[in-house]
Amino acid sequence: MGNMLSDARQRMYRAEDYVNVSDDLVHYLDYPAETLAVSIPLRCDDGSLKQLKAWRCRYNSALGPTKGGIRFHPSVCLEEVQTLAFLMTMKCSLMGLPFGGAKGGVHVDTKELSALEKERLTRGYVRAFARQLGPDRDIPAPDVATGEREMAWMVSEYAELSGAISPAAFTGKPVVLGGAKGRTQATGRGALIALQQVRGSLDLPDDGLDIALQGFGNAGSWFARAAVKAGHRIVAASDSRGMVRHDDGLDIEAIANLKANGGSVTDLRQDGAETAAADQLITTDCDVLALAALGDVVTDENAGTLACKAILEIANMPVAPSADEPLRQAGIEVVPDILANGGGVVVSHAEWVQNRQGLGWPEDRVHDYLEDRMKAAASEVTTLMRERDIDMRTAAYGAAMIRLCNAISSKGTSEDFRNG
Ligand SMILES: NC(=O)c1ccc[n+]([C@@H]2O[C@H](COP(=O)([O-])OP(=O)(O)OC[C@H]3O[C@@H](n4cnc5c(N)ncnc54)[C@H](O)[C@@H]3O)[C@@H](O)[C@H]2O)c1
Repeated sequence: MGNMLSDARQRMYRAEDYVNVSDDLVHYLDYPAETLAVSIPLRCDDGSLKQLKAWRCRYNSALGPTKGGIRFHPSVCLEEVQTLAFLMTMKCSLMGLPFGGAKGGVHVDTKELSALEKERLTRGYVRAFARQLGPDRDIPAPDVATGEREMAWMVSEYAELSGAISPAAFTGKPVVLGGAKGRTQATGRGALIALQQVRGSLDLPDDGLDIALQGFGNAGSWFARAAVKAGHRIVAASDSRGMVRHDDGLDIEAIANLKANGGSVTDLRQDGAETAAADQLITTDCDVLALAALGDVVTDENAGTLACKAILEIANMPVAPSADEPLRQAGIEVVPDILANGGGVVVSHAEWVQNRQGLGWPEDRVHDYLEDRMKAAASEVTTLMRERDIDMRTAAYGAAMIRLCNAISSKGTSEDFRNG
C-alpha cells in the first residue's frame, strides 16, 4: 500500500488525539473491510477483446450500507479507490447519514470508447460486483466519467441479475427512474451552505467575499451560481484550458453558457476580464480559494505562494496532506472536503429514502434536507474547533470519528470483553 491512503489516514490519527475514542476503535478504521479486484472483459466494436482492471472497496459499514461513486478514468488504481472509500466513510459519518463508505473504479479512458462499448463496460461492472452490491449492502453513485445514463444501465443490469427492480441499489439516476430532484446542484449548493455556516470561524471580511474558483464543471458551476446569488463575487475561474479574472466579479451565466457549448472560461468576452494560464488560479488574490477540479492541487511546495485567506475543498483531497502544516503556519484555514462536498452524498441519501418510500420528493423538500444536514454538520465542526482549539479539518475528522466509534463500540470494546 503506497502513500495516498496512509497520508489520508494521518488526518484521522491527528484527530484521534483530540477526541475521546479508544485505540482499538480506531484500529477498525486502519484498513478497508473489503476490497474486490476483478478484470472486466470488454468486447470492442471492432471485435477485439480488452481486459480492464476494476475495483470496489467497502471501507467500513459500521453506520450502515456502504455508499460511494464509481469512477472510470486512466488514473484509477487500487490505492485511489481505497483512499476515496476511506474519505466516504468519514464524510457519511460527519453528515450524520446511516451509510458507511465505499468507492469503485475502472482503469479506462472513456474517450477511447464508443457509447456501445461504454454500455457493455458499465453492465460488465455490475455483473462483476453483483454479489457486493445492493440497496442494503453497497450503493454506488456516479463519479468521474459516469453519470445518470451509466446509473440507468446499472439499475437495468442489476434487475436482470437479481430478478427484482431495485431503484434504491444505485443513486444519481435520471429523475424519471427515481433520481432526486436537485441532485445535480447539490454538491455546489451544499459547499456554499457549508462556507456560510463556518464563516464565523474563518478570518474573512464581513461583506461579500471575493472567491477564486478552480474548475467550472458540475460542482464548481453550481457553487458559483449559489455564491453570486448570495452576494459574493467570483473574481477568478479556471478550467483545464486556462483562467479568467475580473476584480468586479465574473459573469457566471455567460461562462456557464460557454461551457455548455463546449467552450472554455477563457472564451469569456467581458469588459475588463483578463485571461492567464490555468495554473495561475491558485496564486490569484482572493478571500476564498474554492478548489473544484482535481486532487493534490495545493502541496507543501506551493502552499507558500497562495494569496487567499481560506480554502474551500469542493473536490476530494485538493489539498495534499503534506500542505496541512504549511497552511496552518500561514494561517490559512481549510474547509475540508468531507464537510464542503458532503452535499452530494446527502442528496444521494435523500434519493435512497425516496426510492424506499416509493415516493418522489419535490425539489424544495430535497433542498431543505440538504440545508439541514449541511448546517448540522458544520455546526458540529465549529463547536469542536472552539472546544478543543483545533483546526477545521481536525475537528471534522474528530466529529466523524466520534459518531463512527460510537457505532462500533455499541457492539463492544476491549473494556466489555476483558473478562471473557
Ligand atoms: N459532482 C459531485 O457531486 C461531487 C461530489 C463530491 C465530490 N466531487 C469532486 O469534485 C471534483 C469536481 O467534480 P465535478 O463533478 O464538478 O467534475 P466535472 O468533471 O464536472 O468538472 C471538473 C472541472 O475541472 C476542470 N479542470 C480539470 N483540470 C483542471 C485544471 N488543471 N485546472 C483547472 N480546472 C481543471 C475541468 O475543466 C472541469 O471544468 C472532483 O474531484 C469530484 O470527485 C464532486
